[in-house]
Amino acid sequence: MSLKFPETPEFTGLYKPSRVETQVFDLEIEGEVPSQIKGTFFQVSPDSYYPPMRGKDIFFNGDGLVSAFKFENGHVSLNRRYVQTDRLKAQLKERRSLNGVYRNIYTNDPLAAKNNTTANTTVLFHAGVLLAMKEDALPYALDPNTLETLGVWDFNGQVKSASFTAHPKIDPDNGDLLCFAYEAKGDGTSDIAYFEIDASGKLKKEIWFKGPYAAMIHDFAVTAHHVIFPLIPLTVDVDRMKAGGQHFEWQPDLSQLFGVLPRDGNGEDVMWFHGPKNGFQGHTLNSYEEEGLLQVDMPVTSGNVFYFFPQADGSVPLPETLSSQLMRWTFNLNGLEKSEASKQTIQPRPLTAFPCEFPRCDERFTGKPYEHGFVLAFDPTLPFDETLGERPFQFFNQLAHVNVRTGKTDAWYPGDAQCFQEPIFVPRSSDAPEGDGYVVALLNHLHGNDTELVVLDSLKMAAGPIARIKVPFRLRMSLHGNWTPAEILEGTQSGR
Ligand SMILES: C=Cc1ccc(O)c(OC)c1
Ligand SMILES: [Fe+2]
Repeated sequence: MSLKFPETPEFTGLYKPSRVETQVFDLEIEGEVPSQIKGTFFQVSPDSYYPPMRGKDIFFNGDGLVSAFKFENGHVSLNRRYVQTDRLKAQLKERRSLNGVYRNIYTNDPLAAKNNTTANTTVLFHAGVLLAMKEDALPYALDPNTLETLGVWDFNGQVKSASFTAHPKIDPDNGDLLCFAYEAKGDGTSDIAYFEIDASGKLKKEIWFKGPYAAMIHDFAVTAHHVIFPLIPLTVDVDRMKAGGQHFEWQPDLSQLFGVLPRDGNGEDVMWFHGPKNGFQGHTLNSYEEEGLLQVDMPVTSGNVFYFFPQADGSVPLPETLSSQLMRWTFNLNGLEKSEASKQTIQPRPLTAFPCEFPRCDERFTGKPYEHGFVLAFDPTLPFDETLGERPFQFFNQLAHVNVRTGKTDAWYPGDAQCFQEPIFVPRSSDAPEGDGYVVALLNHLHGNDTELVVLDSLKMAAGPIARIKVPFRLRMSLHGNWTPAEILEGTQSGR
């Protein structure tokens, strides 16, 4: 029996599984890491342990492999471990992949675990545990110091949804976890649940309501008094899944939809707003409300970004036909009757002119008026080493600071055979002005078998890194991660 990954774009180059669990105390560093940076950058990559059962698979179906980069007195150490999900444990026992089509349990091997999640989309420390999350199930909890998997996390029995977002936000005023679930009563259900869980782990708020249909709600947005749920036109059909098909299908004739829920309201108070059809709402940069206007900033693309979830006729747009920009959606609640909300089509307004994704704000300003954003950007006019062939999915050749108020952008381009993974922002100090600090991101070298974690001064992006932390092997492309300051982690016991 061979154990060989396919030679497809999903498993080669930037997407070649790493499968490396390791500890490296004191990584090599070129330049200097400021000693003010104290804490841990946790991130997770979908990283298939075994070659796919069906001979092919999509990136989003990989097993969650967590990295923890611990910054201490100018030193950086790495710890890396797989989330020991039920799904991975069943595979390790059989020494092969047991899971079929992404989020389609009907295509799994009978020996596959009941819990289908890979916990592969983000990791975030909250209330004593590191949560490893994927939007198809409850999180797994990990010990933040060792990355040991503690088990499925239902918040001590308080959260009863079948699923849980991979994009919770932390309320900067009180440390509450603001979070939600879609397909919240299981595959194909249109149920949505919103939760607020306080800094000690106690559930404070729970609001359930139904969407008009089951569709992907990947990220969401929060303001002082509202939460906004973007329904991406990727719908779910359990009959299609039973026939071996995809969980999601692109619907070019559905509007981009937004459910707006008052945080002190209930399920009946949700208002639905429509945006243009055949558009793809990306990740939230930030959002806030002022004088009855909700402002929600995110990259928006003119069609289906996910080539692996085609529309009913099997078609997907060519990447070069899609245009994408950082946009602002404005929802005007002044004098608005609930029934009036869906009568107009909201047009988003561009904030910058270039394609970008993986936006991050200074999270001390989550849900508040703000102006600084940090994004991965793609400039197709910059040199690209054509010997590498096609640019991989999610190829971004710039790391940029954008001011959403002025539109001013300051970017660094690392070279013609390099691309970034999602950045994080670390404030220079707890009382530094908004956006003043460091931007930290993984930089893949498409030729080499190494990766760098680069540290830039957020106010001097074009000057390039002040430090390059060397990871002596290749990290697969990832989705998300988060920064946890040392003082928050210190003295942490596991939450169980
Ligand atoms: C947009 C990213 C996204 C959406 C759904 C997923 O299951 C996922 O897995 C890594 C990623
Ligand atoms: Fe995401």
